[in-house]
Amino acid sequence: MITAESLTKTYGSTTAVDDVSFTAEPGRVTGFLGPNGAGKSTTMRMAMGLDRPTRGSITVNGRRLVEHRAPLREVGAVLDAGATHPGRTGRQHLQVLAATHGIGRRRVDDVIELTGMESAATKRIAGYSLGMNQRLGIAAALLGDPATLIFDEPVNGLDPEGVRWVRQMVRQLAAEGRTVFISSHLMAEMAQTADHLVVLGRGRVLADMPIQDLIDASGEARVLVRSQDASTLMNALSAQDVTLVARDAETFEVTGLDARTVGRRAQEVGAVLHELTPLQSSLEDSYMKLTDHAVQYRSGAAVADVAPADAAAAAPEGVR
Ligand SMILES: Nc1ncnc2c1ncn2[C@@H]1O[C@H](COP(=O)(O)OP(=O)(O)OP(=O)(O)O)[C@@H](O)[C@H]1O
Repeated sequence: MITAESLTKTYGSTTAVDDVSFTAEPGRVTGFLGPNGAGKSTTMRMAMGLDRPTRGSITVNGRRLVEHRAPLREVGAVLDAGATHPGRTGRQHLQVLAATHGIGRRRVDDVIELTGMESAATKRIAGYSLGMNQRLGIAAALLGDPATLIFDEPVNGLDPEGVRWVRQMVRQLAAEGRTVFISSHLMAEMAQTADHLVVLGRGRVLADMPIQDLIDASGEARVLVRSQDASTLMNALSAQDVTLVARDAETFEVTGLDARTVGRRAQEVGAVLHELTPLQSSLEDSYMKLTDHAVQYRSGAAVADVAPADAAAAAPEGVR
Protein backbone atom coordinates (compact mmCIF):
# COMPACT_ATOMS: atom_id res chain seq x y z
CA MET A 1 0.00 0.00 0.00
CA ILE A 2 1.23 3.50 -0.86
CA THR A 3 -0.16 6.45 1.09
CA ALA A 4 0.47 10.11 0.25
CA GLU A 5 -0.66 12.68 2.79
CA SER A 6 -0.52 16.39 1.95
CA LEU A 7 2.58 15.60 -0.10
CA THR A 8 4.25 18.77 -1.36
CA LYS A 9 7.51 19.38 -3.24
CA THR A 10 8.81 22.73 -4.33
CA TYR A 11 11.92 23.45 -6.41
CA GLY A 12 12.65 27.15 -5.95
CA SER A 13 9.51 28.93 -7.11
CA THR A 14 8.11 25.81 -8.87
CA THR A 15 5.59 23.74 -6.91
CA ALA A 16 5.99 20.34 -8.59
CA VAL A 17 3.67 18.49 -6.17
CA ASP A 18 1.03 20.47 -4.33
CA ASP A 19 -0.74 19.06 -1.24
CA VAL A 20 -1.32 15.63 -2.80
CA SER A 21 -3.15 12.90 -0.86
CA PHE A 22 -4.15 9.46 -2.21
CA THR A 23 -3.86 5.75 -1.46
CA ALA A 24 -2.74 3.00 -3.85
CA GLU A 25 -4.21 -0.20 -2.43
CA PRO A 26 -3.10 -3.83 -2.60
CA GLY A 27 -4.64 -6.13 -5.21
CA ARG A 28 -5.33 -3.44 -7.73
CA VAL A 29 -3.55 -1.45 -10.41
CA THR A 30 -3.63 2.26 -9.62
CA GLY A 31 -2.96 4.35 -12.73
CA PHE A 32 -1.22 7.68 -12.21
CA LEU A 33 -2.18 10.03 -15.02
CA GLY A 34 -1.41 13.61 -15.87
CA PRO A 35 0.00 15.84 -18.58
CA ASN A 36 3.73 16.58 -18.89
CA GLY A 37 5.09 18.28 -15.81
CA ALA A 38 2.08 17.34 -13.67
CA GLY A 39 4.34 15.97 -10.92
CA LYS A 40 4.05 12.20 -11.45
CA SER A 41 7.78 11.39 -11.57
CA THR A 42 8.48 13.68 -8.61
CA THR A 43 5.82 11.86 -6.56
CA MET A 44 7.26 8.47 -7.52
CA ARG A 45 10.80 9.56 -6.68
CA MET A 46 9.64 10.69 -3.24
CA ALA A 47 7.90 7.32 -2.72
CA MET A 48 11.25 5.65 -3.45
CA GLY A 49 13.13 7.97 -1.09
CA LEU A 50 15.10 9.52 -3.98
CA ASP A 51 13.75 12.98 -3.19
CA ARG A 52 12.56 14.52 0.09
CA PRO A 53 9.11 16.06 0.44
CA THR A 54 9.07 19.77 1.28
CA ARG A 55 5.93 19.05 3.34
CA GLY A 56 3.70 16.06 3.99
CA SER A 57 4.65 12.43 3.48
CA ILE A 58 4.49 9.42 1.21
CA THR A 59 4.78 6.00 2.81
CA VAL A 60 4.94 2.38 1.70
CA ASN A 61 3.11 0.02 4.06
CA GLY A 62 2.89 2.77 6.67
CA ARG A 63 6.55 3.78 6.75
CA ARG A 64 8.84 5.95 4.73
CA LEU A 65 11.03 3.77 2.53
CA VAL A 66 14.23 4.67 4.38
CA GLU A 67 12.66 3.36 7.60
CA HIS A 68 12.30 -0.16 6.18
CA ARG A 69 15.15 -2.53 6.98
CA ALA A 70 15.08 -4.24 3.57
CA PRO A 71 13.55 -1.69 1.14
CA LEU A 72 13.97 -3.92 -1.96
CA ARG A 73 11.70 -6.48 -0.30
CA GLU A 74 9.05 -3.80 0.32
CA VAL A 75 8.93 -2.01 -3.01
CA GLY A 76 10.31 -2.58 -6.49
CA ALA A 77 10.47 0.26 -8.97
CA VAL A 78 11.16 0.88 -12.61
CA LEU A 79 11.85 4.60 -12.71
CA ASP A 80 14.59 4.72 -15.34
CA ALA A 81 15.02 1.63 -17.48
CA GLY A 82 18.38 2.87 -18.77
CA ALA A 83 20.14 2.86 -15.38
CA THR A 84 22.25 -0.27 -15.92
CA HIS A 85 25.88 -1.12 -16.65
CA PRO A 86 25.99 -1.74 -20.45
CA GLY A 87 29.01 -4.05 -20.35
CA ARG A 88 27.32 -6.56 -18.04
CA THR A 89 24.93 -9.26 -19.11
CA GLY A 90 21.37 -9.08 -17.84
CA ARG A 91 22.04 -12.01 -15.48
CA GLN A 92 25.19 -10.35 -14.08
CA HIS A 93 23.28 -7.12 -13.48
CA LEU A 94 20.61 -9.00 -11.53
CA GLN A 95 23.21 -11.03 -9.63
CA VAL A 96 25.03 -7.88 -8.49
CA LEU A 97 21.75 -6.33 -7.35
CA ALA A 98 20.73 -9.52 -5.55
CA ALA A 99 24.10 -9.89 -3.83
CA THR A 100 24.11 -6.32 -2.55
CA HIS A 101 20.64 -6.83 -1.05
CA GLY A 102 21.19 -10.27 0.47
CA ILE A 103 18.95 -11.99 -2.07
CA GLY A 104 19.81 -15.55 -3.14
CA ARG A 105 20.87 -16.61 -6.66
CA ARG A 106 17.81 -18.79 -7.10
CA ARG A 107 15.62 -15.69 -7.06
CA VAL A 108 17.67 -14.31 -10.00
CA ASP A 109 16.71 -17.39 -12.04
CA ASP A 110 13.10 -16.98 -10.93
CA VAL A 111 12.80 -13.37 -12.11
CA ILE A 112 14.58 -14.16 -15.39
CA GLU A 113 11.97 -16.83 -16.04
CA LEU A 114 9.07 -14.63 -14.84
CA THR A 115 10.01 -11.88 -17.28
CA GLY A 116 10.77 -14.20 -20.21
CA MET A 117 14.42 -13.14 -20.37
CA GLU A 118 16.03 -16.59 -20.57
CA SER A 119 17.67 -16.13 -23.97
CA ALA A 120 18.70 -12.49 -23.38
CA ALA A 121 20.08 -12.97 -19.87
CA THR A 122 23.49 -14.12 -21.09
CA LYS A 123 23.88 -11.22 -23.55
CA ARG A 124 25.40 -7.82 -22.82
CA ILE A 125 22.93 -5.09 -21.86
CA ALA A 126 24.55 -2.77 -24.45
CA GLY A 127 22.84 -4.80 -27.20
CA TYR A 128 19.39 -4.86 -25.59
CA SER A 129 16.32 -3.50 -27.34
CA LEU A 130 14.14 -1.03 -25.43
CA GLY A 131 11.69 -3.86 -24.74
CA MET A 132 14.42 -6.09 -23.33
CA ASN A 133 15.70 -3.23 -21.16
CA GLN A 134 12.18 -2.79 -19.84
CA ARG A 135 11.94 -6.50 -19.00
CA LEU A 136 15.30 -6.28 -17.22
CA GLY A 137 14.02 -3.29 -15.22
CA ILE A 138 10.92 -5.23 -14.20
CA ALA A 139 13.01 -8.30 -13.34
CA ALA A 140 15.17 -6.11 -11.06
CA ALA A 141 12.05 -4.62 -9.45
CA LEU A 142 10.74 -8.13 -8.70
CA LEU A 143 14.01 -9.42 -7.19
CA GLY A 144 13.00 -8.79 -3.57
CA ASP A 145 9.50 -10.25 -4.21
CA PRO A 146 8.04 -6.92 -3.01
CA ALA A 147 4.38 -6.37 -2.16
CA THR A 148 4.46 -2.94 -3.82
CA LEU A 149 5.57 -2.03 -7.34
CA ILE A 150 6.07 1.40 -8.87
CA PHE A 151 6.42 1.75 -12.63
CA ASP A 152 7.07 5.16 -14.20
CA GLU A 153 5.87 5.15 -17.83
CA PRO A 154 6.68 1.46 -18.36
CA VAL A 155 5.30 1.25 -21.90
CA ASN A 156 6.92 4.39 -23.31
CA GLY A 157 8.48 3.57 -26.66
CA LEU A 158 7.57 -0.13 -26.59
CA ASP A 159 6.17 -1.96 -29.61
CA PRO A 160 2.62 -3.43 -29.40
CA GLU A 161 3.96 -6.82 -28.28
CA GLY A 162 5.96 -5.13 -25.50
CA VAL A 163 2.97 -3.04 -24.44
CA ARG A 164 0.80 -6.16 -24.22
CA TRP A 165 3.44 -7.99 -22.23
CA VAL A 166 3.74 -5.16 -19.67
CA ARG A 167 -0.05 -4.97 -19.38
CA GLN A 168 -0.37 -8.70 -18.68
CA MET A 169 2.52 -8.63 -16.22
CA VAL A 170 1.04 -5.69 -14.33
CA ARG A 171 -2.42 -7.33 -14.15
CA GLN A 172 -0.87 -10.53 -12.91
CA LEU A 173 1.11 -8.75 -10.18
CA ALA A 174 -2.08 -7.08 -8.91
CA ALA A 175 -3.97 -10.40 -9.09
CA GLU A 176 -1.32 -11.83 -6.76
CA GLY A 177 -2.40 -9.19 -4.22
CA ARG A 178 0.39 -6.68 -4.79
CA THR A 179 0.01 -2.91 -4.90
CA VAL A 180 0.81 -1.73 -8.42
CA PHE A 181 1.25 2.00 -9.02
CA ILE A 182 1.86 2.87 -12.65
CA SER A 183 2.18 6.19 -14.45
CA SER A 184 1.36 6.73 -18.09
CA HIS A 185 0.38 9.32 -20.66
CA LEU A 186 -1.55 6.74 -22.63
CA MET A 187 -5.22 6.89 -21.74
CA ALA A 188 -6.27 3.95 -23.90
CA GLU A 189 -3.57 1.84 -22.28
CA MET A 190 -4.64 2.85 -18.77
CA ALA A 191 -8.25 2.03 -19.63
CA GLN A 192 -7.16 -1.56 -20.28
CA THR A 193 -4.71 -1.84 -17.40
CA ALA A 194 -5.82 0.13 -14.33
CA ASP A 195 -8.63 -0.49 -11.83
CA HIS A 196 -8.31 2.86 -10.15
CA LEU A 197 -7.01 6.23 -11.29
CA VAL A 198 -5.31 9.15 -9.64
CA VAL A 199 -5.17 12.11 -12.04
CA LEU A 200 -2.71 14.94 -11.41
CA GLY A 201 -2.78 18.38 -13.03
CA ARG A 202 -0.09 20.95 -12.23
CA GLY A 203 0.88 19.14 -9.06
CA ARG A 204 -2.66 18.72 -7.72
CA VAL A 205 -5.01 15.74 -7.54
CA LEU A 206 -7.86 16.32 -9.99
CA ALA A 207 -9.52 12.92 -9.58
CA ASP A 208 -9.10 9.83 -7.43
CA MET A 209 -11.65 7.14 -8.30
CA PRO A 210 -12.35 3.78 -9.94
CA ILE A 211 -11.75 3.97 -13.67
CA GLN A 212 -15.40 3.29 -14.58
CA ASP A 213 -16.60 6.08 -12.26
CA LEU A 214 -14.28 8.51 -14.00
CA ILE A 215 -15.69 7.57 -17.39
CA ASP A 216 -19.29 7.81 -16.11
CA ALA A 217 -18.80 10.98 -14.07
CA SER A 218 -16.73 13.14 -16.37
CA GLY A 219 -18.09 11.97 -19.67
CA GLU A 220 -21.02 13.98 -20.96
CA ALA A 221 -24.23 12.04 -21.56
CA ARG A 222 -24.50 11.11 -25.26
CA VAL A 223 -27.38 9.23 -26.81
CA LEU A 224 -27.90 7.81 -30.29
CA VAL A 225 -31.52 8.20 -31.42
CA ARG A 226 -33.32 6.66 -34.42
CA SER A 227 -36.86 7.77 -35.07
CA GLN A 228 -39.17 8.02 -38.08
CA ASP A 229 -40.11 11.44 -36.66
CA ALA A 230 -36.50 12.58 -36.25
CA SER A 231 -37.00 16.24 -37.16
CA THR A 232 -40.01 16.64 -34.80
CA LEU A 233 -38.04 15.07 -31.96
CA MET A 234 -34.94 17.15 -32.68
CA ASN A 235 -37.06 20.30 -32.44
CA ALA A 236 -38.52 19.10 -29.14
CA LEU A 237 -35.10 18.36 -27.66
CA SER A 238 -33.45 21.56 -28.79
CA ALA A 239 -32.20 23.63 -25.83
CA GLN A 240 -29.23 25.79 -24.87
CA ASP A 241 -27.01 23.04 -23.38
CA VAL A 242 -28.06 20.33 -25.82
CA THR A 243 -26.16 19.51 -29.01
CA LEU A 244 -27.95 17.65 -31.80
CA VAL A 245 -26.06 16.18 -34.73
CA ALA A 246 -27.97 14.50 -37.58
CA ARG A 247 -26.39 11.35 -39.01
CA ASP A 248 -29.05 10.62 -41.62
CA ALA A 249 -32.77 11.35 -42.14
CA GLU A 250 -33.81 9.12 -39.23
CA THR A 251 -30.74 9.08 -36.98
CA PHE A 252 -29.14 11.73 -34.78
CA GLU A 253 -26.85 12.04 -31.79
CA VAL A 254 -27.73 14.02 -28.66
CA THR A 255 -25.14 15.43 -26.27
CA GLY A 256 -26.23 16.87 -22.94
CA LEU A 257 -29.33 14.71 -22.23
CA ASP A 258 -29.55 11.12 -20.98
CA ALA A 259 -31.56 8.35 -22.70
CA ARG A 260 -34.39 8.49 -20.13
CA THR A 261 -35.01 12.20 -20.78
CA VAL A 262 -34.92 11.71 -24.56
CA GLY A 263 -37.39 8.79 -24.26
CA ARG A 264 -39.82 10.82 -22.13
CA ARG A 265 -39.69 13.76 -24.53
CA ALA A 266 -40.33 11.43 -27.48
CA GLN A 267 -43.45 10.10 -25.76
CA GLU A 268 -44.68 13.66 -25.04
CA VAL A 269 -44.45 14.71 -28.70
CA GLY A 270 -45.67 11.33 -30.02
CA ALA A 271 -42.42 10.51 -31.88
CA VAL A 272 -41.98 6.81 -32.67
CA LEU A 273 -38.55 5.55 -31.57
CA HIS A 274 -36.62 2.77 -33.30
CA GLU A 275 -33.46 3.11 -31.27
CA LEU A 276 -32.30 4.87 -28.09
CA THR A 277 -28.70 3.97 -27.22
CA PRO A 278 -26.59 5.61 -24.49
CA LEU A 279 -23.07 6.13 -25.87
CA GLN A 280 -20.18 5.77 -23.48
CA SER A 281 -17.58 8.50 -23.37
CA SER A 282 -14.07 7.25 -23.70
CA LEU A 283 -11.58 7.64 -20.89
CA GLU A 284 -9.67 9.94 -23.21
CA ASP A 285 -12.67 12.32 -23.35
CA SER A 286 -13.01 12.32 -19.57
CA TYR A 287 -9.32 12.88 -19.06
CA MET A 288 -9.15 15.75 -21.55
CA LYS A 289 -12.05 17.44 -19.80
CA LEU A 290 -10.51 17.07 -16.37
CA THR A 291 -7.08 18.37 -17.29
CA ASP A 292 -8.54 21.09 -19.49
CA HIS A 293 -10.53 22.33 -16.49
CA ALA A 294 -7.34 22.42 -14.41
CA VAL A 295 -5.56 24.51 -16.98
CA GLN A 296 -8.51 26.93 -17.25
CA TYR A 297 -8.91 27.58 -13.56
CA ARG A 298 -5.19 27.93 -13.07
CA SER A 299 -4.73 30.37 -15.93
CA GLY A 300 -6.28 33.28 -14.02
CA ALA A 301 -3.79 34.39 -11.37
CA ALA A 302 -6.53 35.93 -9.20
CA VAL A 303 -8.32 32.60 -8.78
CA ALA A 304 -5.21 30.42 -8.87
CA ASP A 305 -5.93 28.60 -5.64
CA VAL A 306 -9.71 28.70 -5.64
CA ALA A 307 -11.83 26.28 -7.63
CA PRO A 308 -14.71 28.23 -9.21
CA ALA A 309 -18.06 27.69 -7.50
CA ASP A 310 -19.78 26.20 -10.53
CA ALA A 311 -16.96 23.72 -11.15
CA ALA A 312 -16.96 22.67 -7.50
CA ALA A 313 -20.73 22.25 -7.49
CA ALA A 314 -20.67 20.23 -10.71
CA ALA A 315 -17.79 18.00 -9.66
CA PRO A 316 -18.81 14.39 -9.01
CA GLU A 317 -17.52 12.53 -5.97
CA GLY A 318 -13.80 11.88 -6.31
CA VAL A 319 -13.21 14.72 -8.76
CA ARG A 320 -11.55 17.63 -7.03
N1 LIG B 1 15.02 18.51 -9.96
C1 LIG B 1 14.16 19.44 -10.36
N2 LIG B 1 14.48 20.76 -10.28
C2 LIG B 1 13.61 21.71 -10.67
N3 LIG B 1 12.37 21.47 -11.15
C3 LIG B 1 11.98 20.18 -11.26
C4 LIG B 1 12.86 19.11 -10.88
N4 LIG B 1 12.19 17.94 -11.08
C5 LIG B 1 10.97 18.28 -11.58
N5 LIG B 1 10.86 19.62 -11.69
C6 LIG B 1 9.68 20.36 -12.17
O1 LIG B 1 8.55 19.85 -11.45
C7 LIG B 1 7.42 19.75 -12.30
C8 LIG B 1 6.89 18.33 -12.26
O2 LIG B 1 7.79 17.47 -12.96
P1 LIG B 1 7.63 15.89 -13.06
O3 LIG B 1 8.79 15.38 -13.84
O4 LIG B 1 7.39 15.33 -11.73
O5 LIG B 1 6.30 15.78 -13.91
P2 LIG B 1 5.72 14.51 -14.68
O6 LIG B 1 4.26 14.52 -14.41
O7 LIG B 1 6.47 13.29 -14.32
O8 LIG B 1 5.96 14.90 -16.18
P3 LIG B 1 6.45 13.99 -17.41
O9 LIG B 1 5.28 13.16 -17.77
O10 LIG B 1 6.78 15.00 -18.45
O11 LIG B 1 7.63 13.21 -16.92
C9 LIG B 1 7.85 20.24 -13.65
O12 LIG B 1 7.50 21.60 -13.76
C10 LIG B 1 9.35 20.07 -13.63
O13 LIG B 1 9.97 21.01 -14.48
